[in-house]
Amino acid sequence: MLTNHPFLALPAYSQLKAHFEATQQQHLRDLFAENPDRFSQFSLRFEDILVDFSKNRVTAETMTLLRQLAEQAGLTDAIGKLFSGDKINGTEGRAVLHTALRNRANTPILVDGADVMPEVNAVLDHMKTFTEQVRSGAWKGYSGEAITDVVNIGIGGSDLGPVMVTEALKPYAGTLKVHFVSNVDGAHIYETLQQVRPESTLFLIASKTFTTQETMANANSARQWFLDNGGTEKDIAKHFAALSTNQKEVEKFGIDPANMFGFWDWVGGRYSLWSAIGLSIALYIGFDNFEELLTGAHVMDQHFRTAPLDQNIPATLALLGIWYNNFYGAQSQAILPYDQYMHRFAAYFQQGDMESNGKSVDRNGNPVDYQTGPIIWGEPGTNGQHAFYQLIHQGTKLIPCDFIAPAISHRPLTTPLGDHHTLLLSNFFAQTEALMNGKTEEEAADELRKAGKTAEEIAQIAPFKAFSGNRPTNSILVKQITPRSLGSLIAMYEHKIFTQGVIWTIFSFDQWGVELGKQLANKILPELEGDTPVTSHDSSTNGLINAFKQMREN
Ligand SMILES: O=P(O)(O)OC[C@H]1O[C@](O)(CO)[C@@H](O)[C@@H]1O
Repeated sequence: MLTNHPFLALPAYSQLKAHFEATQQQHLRDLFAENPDRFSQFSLRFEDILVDFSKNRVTAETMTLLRQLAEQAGLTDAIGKLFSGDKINGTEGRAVLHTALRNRANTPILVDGADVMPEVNAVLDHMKTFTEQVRSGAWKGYSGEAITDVVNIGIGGSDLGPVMVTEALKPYAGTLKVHFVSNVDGAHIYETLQQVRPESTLFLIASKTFTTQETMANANSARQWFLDNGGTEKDIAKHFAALSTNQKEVEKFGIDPANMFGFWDWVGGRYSLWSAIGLSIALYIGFDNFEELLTGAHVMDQHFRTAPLDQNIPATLALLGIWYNNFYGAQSQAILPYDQYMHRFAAYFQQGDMESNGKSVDRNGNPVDYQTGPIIWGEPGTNGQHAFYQLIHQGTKLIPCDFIAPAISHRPLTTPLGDHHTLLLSNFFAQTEALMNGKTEEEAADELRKAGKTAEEIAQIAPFKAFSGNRPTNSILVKQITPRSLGSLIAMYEHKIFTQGVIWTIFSFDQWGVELGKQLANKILPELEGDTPVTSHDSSTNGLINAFKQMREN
């Protein structure tokens, strides 16, 4: 178990509070003017990844105090416990070992005295064989045709990771097409089934528990469609595989245990793309590339585990997040990839971060009296620039942003306006500079004067054209988005989330908050049958259910 500490009582917390009061008016523009070495002092490199955090409202002293906060919160001890299989998921009594899934060093990792690595490696071997059979066409569907389409049916962690990674690594795809069905809204499975043929489709039923309502509903619809369109019960073994921890339910559903790819209760759903849940990824980009993804994550794990705090990228990002969250009162954090293929990256970490650190009870079971996990959101650049950046630049809210971009594009297209990637990157650099510097009213007035405006017009318009600046950003520049660098980036954010959870003394690896809605939906489900009015809820819920029943009937 992790040792607990009262966050607000940590000596570094009080020091940071005083430091914040003393420095909050400092402008980034001045910090850069005062220190010509700011970029080199406030940036870190790891393999092909450069993390520039110099455009943050911090000084060397801020960083020292933040690191002291991490030390006082027992981060080093917590990292040791994470990697060694200690049961740090206290409310479920489980270890948290997504790092074992990508432990390419293959060093033993013990849970309850048993090394988990042989089992991890056995599933990887099974995935490899299966992937190669399907991709080569050796695996035949019931009509003797090879598989052309893979449909992953899962939700939350059993969907978002594979969706995000297969999109991000599309340039590495082979000929297999992958589709993802998550929503219990019948439209999702319906539209997907329109695009595939039963004889050449492989369904992956991805569910850690194999009891999730949405996934089981979609899996049943897929099976029915398969049986209604030419497949028979005995053909199911060729067209359905399960990615799960629950063999009993998998067998009950009718999937051949030989087609089950297992994992373990110590793999959290939102940390499971490295497990059998990643089978759709392996099928799409090939097993060698999947292994590269694991390797990228593994090397970041090693970095997180061994780098001193002042060199440690995930810890640094976590501490900067705490600085804004707990001292500046920032409510959210934007993730802005300047890479179209990474368009689901922010959505992926919405679950990763918000399901992990969206907690308001500390590890002692007491309500917290401080802010914990931020709201994570974002869209790829440059689309976001034409949508919500206005508020980031000139709104009343402080929104720390992570800008992520590859130096080399997989699609280097040229136009008379310039090549696409250079255009994209000019925006990437311009945005963080603009957010940092802003524009003073004098500068705005000067521009208007040069544009020939009268003194009266200038006085009227200049206040609207001024930007306060001083808006913090991290710039994460990656040589190219490859399986390895993507693996490292994902692991980097995972460890950032872990670090913040440790410092806030919360349990980051359970998700009790999603249970209440599930329970209530199950209670309401039978009440939706028939036309008898419902009276068992509050007046709003009763009113809505009864209006729904009426609308449905007429
Ligand atoms: O893989 P399962 O068991 O179907 O669960 C899916 C998702 O449901 C949750 O439990 C709650 O949303 C997630 O944590 C998980 O990723």
